[in-house]
This record gives sequence, structure tokens and C-alpha cells, in this order.
Amino acid sequence: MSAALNIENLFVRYGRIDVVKDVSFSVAKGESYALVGESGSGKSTILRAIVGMAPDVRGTVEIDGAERATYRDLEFARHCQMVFQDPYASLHPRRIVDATLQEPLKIHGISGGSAKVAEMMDAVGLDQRFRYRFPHQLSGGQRQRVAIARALMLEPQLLLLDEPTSALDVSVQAEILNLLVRLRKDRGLTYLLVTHSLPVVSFLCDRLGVLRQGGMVEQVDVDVLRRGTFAKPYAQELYASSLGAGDRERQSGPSAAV
Ligand SMILES: Nc1ncnc2c1ncn2[C@@H]1O[C@H](COP(=O)(O)OP(=O)(O)OP(=O)(O)O)[C@@H](O)[C@H]1O
Repeated sequence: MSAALNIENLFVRYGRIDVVKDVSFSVAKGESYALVGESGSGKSTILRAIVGMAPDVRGTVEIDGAERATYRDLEFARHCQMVFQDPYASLHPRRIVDATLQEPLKIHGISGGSAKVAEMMDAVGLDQRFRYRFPHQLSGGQRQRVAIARALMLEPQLLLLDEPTSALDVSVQAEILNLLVRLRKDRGLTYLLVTHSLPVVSFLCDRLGVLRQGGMVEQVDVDVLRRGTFAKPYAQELYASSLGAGDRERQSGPSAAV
């Protein structure tokens, strides 16, 4: 069976600098895989390369067994969607929830939008009374539910999640993480997650890759993260520094749920 996502020898260059260097990893169908690493290590650039938003890309990106470049944009959107960090920025401010959710279906000429909107709102735990509201009339957690529902309207199998909870209040982070766990289980989704939070990886993912300065340092099962037994010193350091951050998070609020 082909992987949901296969990246081989990926290089991404901005100007004269390779910010992603010879990165290879694969995500099986139904798997949840995280990219972690310090700021600037190239995590978001890899997501941008996958969706075709990076300028100078070399290497192989395969989605569902086919080269990314062979997909036309509309076709690609049915295989892969992205959920961004900040739902307020990613939702159109003057569009009600109903219009936001119907838009992908309209673009793809798919009928039955009204019933599908109701179904997706239920799937993400959003009460139907929010259907005719604007983003500013919703809470941060509700907005992220809308963004997730929109990503699912075309029923893609692969979701790219770019820090999907880090812009939210700690009190709602766990709710959105639980929703992502449930959606993956119910719909057999595959996740590629980018995050700074190792507790989030532990909660949501099966495997992870540690990036440093654009290169892949180590790829492990999540059990290695939970035990804190990385082989590479850099990965172990990242783990040790996150423990300090985790202690601070635990003292400051309910993200301990993850
Ligand atoms: N549009 C751009 N032009 C030039 N350099 C860029 C551009 N976007 C990103 N970079 C550089 O590429 C490198 C990787 O950035 P990227 O945003 O992928 O890192 P990241 O690991 O996602 O960081 P963070 O966790 O802070 O989001 C950084 O050195 C960054 O400065």
C-alpha cells in the first residue's frame, strides 16, 4: 500500500540558502506524524513545499502514491488540506460560517452543500446556531472548529496541521486536540503536524521527526518521546528543554490535559 505522504531528498531554497536540506520521511495512511524542532528549523517550509507554496523546491513529494507536481491544484485540494495556526487570520472576516464552508464545494462544482455544511458542523462539534455568524462572533476555539470543518469539506485524507492549537487559550487547546483525535479515528485521516509542543505530539502523534537547521536529525516512535530516550544529543536536548516548558505550562493551566 502506498504511503499517504512520501518525501524524499527534499531541498527548499530561499535566495541562495537551503533552508530545508535533504529531508526524507514517509507518513503511512492513517498515521499521525509530527515535525518538531526549534524556531527556524524548516518545519513550516516543509508544509509550504508540500502544498506548492515554496519557491525553489527539489526532491520528491508524493501524495497518495502520485508526485505532487502531477496534481492540478483543484485535484490536490481533494487529497490534502491545511489547517493554520491562527483561525482568525485564516477565515474571511466578512463571510459567515455557512459561506466559508460552502465555498470549497462551489469551487469544485459539488452539489448538496447545505446538507454537507450541517454534517461537517456536527462532525466538529459546532452547534448549528453558529451557521449564520461571522468569525468575530465566535470564540477562538469555535473559529478553529470552523477552519477544521472547512478543511474537511472536500473529504481529503491528508491534513497538514500547522500549530493548530498554539494560538488558542490553554482552556480550549485540549478540546481542539481531542477533536483532532476523534476526527482522525472516525474518518481514517492522516496527519502531518508541525508544532513546538512535545506534549501535543505525545497526545496526537504516532511518530515524529526532529529537525535542526533544515536537516532531519532523528525519526522515532512517540514512545521514545514519552520515555525521553532519543539517540541523538540534539533531540535529547530539545526534549530536556521542553520538560522545563512543560512544567511551566502545567503550573499555568489545563494544557496538562495533553
Ligand atoms: N519567505 C522567506 N524568505 C526568506 N527566508 C525565509 C522565508 N520563509 C522562511 N524563511 C527562512 O527559512 C528558515 C525556516 O523557516 P520556517 O518558517 O520553515 O521555520 P520553522 O521551523 O517553521 O520556524 P517556526 O517554528 O518559528 O515557525 C528560517 O531561517 C526562515 O528565516
